[in-house]
Amino acid sequence: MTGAAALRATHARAALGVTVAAVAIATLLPAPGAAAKAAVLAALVAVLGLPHGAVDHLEGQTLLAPRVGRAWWLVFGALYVAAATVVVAAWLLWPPGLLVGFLLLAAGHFGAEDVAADPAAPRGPLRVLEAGLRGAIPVLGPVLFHPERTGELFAYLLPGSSAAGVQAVLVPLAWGAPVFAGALAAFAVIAWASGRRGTAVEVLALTVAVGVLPPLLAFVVYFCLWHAPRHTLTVAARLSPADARRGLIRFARAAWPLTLVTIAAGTLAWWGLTGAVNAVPAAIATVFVGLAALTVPHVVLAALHARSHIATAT
Ligand SMILES: CC1=C(/C=C/C(C)=C/C=C/C(C)=C/C=O)C(C)(C)CCC1
Ligand SMILES: [Fe+2]
Repeated sequence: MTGAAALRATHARAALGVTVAAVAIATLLPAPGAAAKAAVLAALVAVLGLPHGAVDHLEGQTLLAPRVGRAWWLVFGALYVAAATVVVAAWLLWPPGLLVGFLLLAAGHFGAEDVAADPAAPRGPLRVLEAGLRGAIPVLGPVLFHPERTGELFAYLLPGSSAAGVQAVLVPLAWGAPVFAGALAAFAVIAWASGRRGTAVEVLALTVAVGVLPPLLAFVVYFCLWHAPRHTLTVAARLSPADARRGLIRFARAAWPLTLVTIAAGTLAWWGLTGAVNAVPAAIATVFVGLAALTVPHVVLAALHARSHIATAT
């Protein structure tokens, strides 16, 4: 039998090792081309990132089955697809609003899950502050540390905008980079001093990764190495509280069908888009607009789960 805490510790060590290796490789080798970065993004998000959301139906079953009975999956599927469709439609109608909303929601989701996986995290307002700061690393970090490259990527998600136009908005924000880096360094020092050494090292490593790596690769590092495996371990522990390894097997069995469906849908969307734009912008738009569409129902379910957890714990 394998305990959930032991698996979490193994994950943190492995993720840290790969993050440090990615930073070292990036400083030694020449930067990869745009097509290589987009291919790495699409492949790793599909294989390592998507499965953690492809088990949302388990949450849906817990919430809906007591209310609507055996047809829970029909109601769940309809609600999930409707939410995703509304996001894509709203994105087409008002792209800047949706992009900003997505970035804020993502930072909140990332931070909340990182803090939830950290038994030594504080409670109360300090917890919210810590979640905001940690969640901002993968989202605000690229904007502040690489405004030009991030502006180019955001432009792919804002139909009708130009890279120069978006960069003109982001580049003036770069004064915030040293402030943000300073806040993260201060957090790491406080975390270290209060005995949370793992958290301190993780925050420093992720800050350096976001500072050094191109935005797409930094996102892959955070999302595929830290966020998705962490969520996976949480779900695995829920599926088999006594034996986390068995929980992982159950997780894999539950995740593969919807992962494959989502990959197929994404490939179709990318193929459709390549008629209108080049393959690289089409891949980036497919990955991020697709993630945004799935993130809304995914985050709502994670929040509902956290709420029911608090309600049963108190
Ligand atoms: C678009 C874009 C970014 C933001 C991506 C986000 C915010 C993804 C969120 C995914 C989520 C929330 C998945 C759920 O589990 C970056 C990396 C800042 C820079 C490159 C372009
Ligand atoms: Fe997630």
